[in-house]
Amino acid sequence: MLRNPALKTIHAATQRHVSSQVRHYSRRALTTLAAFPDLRMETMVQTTPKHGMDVIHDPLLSKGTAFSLSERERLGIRGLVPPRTQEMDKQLQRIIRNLRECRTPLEKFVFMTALQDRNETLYYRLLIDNLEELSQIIYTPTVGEACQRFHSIYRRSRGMYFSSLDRGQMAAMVHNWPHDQVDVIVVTDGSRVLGLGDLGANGMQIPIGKLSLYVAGGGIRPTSILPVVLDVGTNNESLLNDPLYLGMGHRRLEGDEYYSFVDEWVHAIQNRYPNALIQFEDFKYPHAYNLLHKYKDNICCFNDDIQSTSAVALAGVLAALKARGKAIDDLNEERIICVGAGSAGVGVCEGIIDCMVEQGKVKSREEAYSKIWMLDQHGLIGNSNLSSSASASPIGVGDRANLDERQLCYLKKDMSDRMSLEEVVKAIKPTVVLGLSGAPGVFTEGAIRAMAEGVEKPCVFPLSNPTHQSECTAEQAFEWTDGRAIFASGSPFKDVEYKGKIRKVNQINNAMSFPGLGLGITVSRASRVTGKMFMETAITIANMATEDQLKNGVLFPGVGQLREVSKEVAAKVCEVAYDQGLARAQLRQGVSLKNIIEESMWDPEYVPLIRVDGHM
Ligand SMILES: NC(=O)C1=CN([C@@H]2O[C@H](COP(=O)(O)OP(=O)(O)OC[C@H]3O[C@@H](n4cnc5c(N)ncnc54)[C@H](O)[C@@H]3O)[C@@H](O)[C@H]2O)C=CC1
Ligand SMILES: CC(=O)C(=O)O
Ligand SMILES: [Mg+2]
Repeated sequence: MLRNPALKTIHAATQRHVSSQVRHYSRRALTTLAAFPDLRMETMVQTTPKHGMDVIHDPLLSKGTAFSLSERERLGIRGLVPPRTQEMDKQLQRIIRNLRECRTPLEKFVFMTALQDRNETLYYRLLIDNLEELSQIIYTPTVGEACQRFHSIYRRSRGMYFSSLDRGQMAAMVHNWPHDQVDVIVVTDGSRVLGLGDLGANGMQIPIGKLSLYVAGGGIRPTSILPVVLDVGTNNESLLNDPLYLGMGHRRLEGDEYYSFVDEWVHAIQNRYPNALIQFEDFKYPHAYNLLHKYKDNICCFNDDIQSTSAVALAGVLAALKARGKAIDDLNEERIICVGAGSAGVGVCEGIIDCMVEQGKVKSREEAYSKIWMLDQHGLIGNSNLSSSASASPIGVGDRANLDERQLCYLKKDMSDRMSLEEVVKAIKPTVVLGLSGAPGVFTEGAIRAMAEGVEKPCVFPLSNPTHQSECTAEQAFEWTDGRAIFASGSPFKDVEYKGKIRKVNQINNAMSFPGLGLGITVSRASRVTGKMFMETAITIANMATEDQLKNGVLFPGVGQLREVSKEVAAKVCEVAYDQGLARAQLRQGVSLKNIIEESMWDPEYVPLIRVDGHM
């Protein structure tokens, strides 16, 4: 029961406005506000049935030292925190100073995680205000190391785990999640984490990091996200042999057992959260594709590595066309090499093919395929009946029988199978080389120098993550092209000074697209995610750089401007959702889509907390 009658009045009056945890005051409630100096007419309040230590220890409610005096009174926390109320700006000063004292990126990661576990409002404020710097900690590259060390640095649980022990129980388990409204779920089975291979349940840091970007970059509410690991085992020997590993200590489920496990989870989630967007993340090939094709037409889902990578890589290629004085519908004139024939490589190339076909300058899809040369770990996907001039494969003889129809679309009948990158470069004089192999150093000096001989501004895009898995470094790319490269990498590199001039580096990472996509899906309540949404995302991002930026080698805004990018992407995704008849949210008349999107973005500010009794 509420003891204070004035609070009861506010509670009763605000009940009529319950749509989320944060409520606007009604007129009646406002008459009682004079008693609470932290409550103002224009402010919003957040209600909670919690009090005392439960508030202080709830990261979604806690303000650390920033609780006002009247709040301390209302919430029963007077005396439980240091006496001086410190506003957020002071807290940020302290946090930034302490963060900068961390010696290694991993220490910073642990520090950020601890902050997220204490006070999410402050965590997201810090992240948004320092997105470029801190995305490198909570996301790539440091999140890679955090995954590898997850079982050593583990402190406190976040997200949900569904393991092989839980078969038959998942429909019940989903109800253990404490929030009724979930907008975005990122799920991984940890089978291919960045370019680091199978990390099993340690992959949990990836959904957590991606969802932090949904909140910081896409304005999704922290209460509406759910990170998930499907722990179907691991084939990583060192984890299996590590007594401190926290995941299941058996080998991966495969075949029917695997797919029925995922199916049970999907159905369980659909049961409780039928409207949530599901992002499949870091599933190995071909599971990634098989799951996407199984679910994409039936539920609201997408595969990040295949589809949002494709959107952002296409954006990079299109923007690079503009930077070279061409139009974006000149895509069919490009000659593109893709090193890597897995989920990301095939996904990115499919996006480029779709775009060429859509632009209508190729006669057929087959003609579009002829513009892309694809290499895997054995070298070019070519004609095995033609003799190869060199021992192209970096790992020797391999089995080509495993190539599937998606990869075979790129087979070049007139070129020898397994040609090396350098051989292919010399043969076809590419304009763009994409790296999605997870194999560091495969963009060799010989290959990139040969490329630079054939084209004025070679687009060198080593997109593998984290940084040390990159196919080449930014310095190498500029050195080997005499500073002429247009460069983009998956993980961040610093700009490079070459011959006295600063050469700009770009980051092509799916992080530029998924937060905006999620925001657009959430606002429109779209029932499906479609290929058109990714294509329009690509074009939107490709058109964001100014002429001057393009001239200086900047292809589109960086992670630091992610919120701005997300607004544009979300508006486009909403438009497509309405055009395609997939949107279920009613648009407010007379308000522009951009305004609706902007208003719906969560911004981390402290709002007055009010205690109410009972369940909300
Ligand atoms: N920048 C971005 O936004 C994204 C980057 N990636 C990165 O792309 C990489 C690959 O991811 P997936 O396609 O999902 O992995 P995957 O395991 O499905 O595919 C990897 C592909 O690379 C090929 N490969 C391996 N070693 C090679 C070598 N030495 N030379 C040439 N090809 C080689 C394999 O044969 C395979 O076709 C990862 O490092 C990942 O971090 C993935 C998604 C998004
Ligand atoms: C960025 C990303 O999704 C990956 O490297 O897998
Ligand atoms: Mg990924």
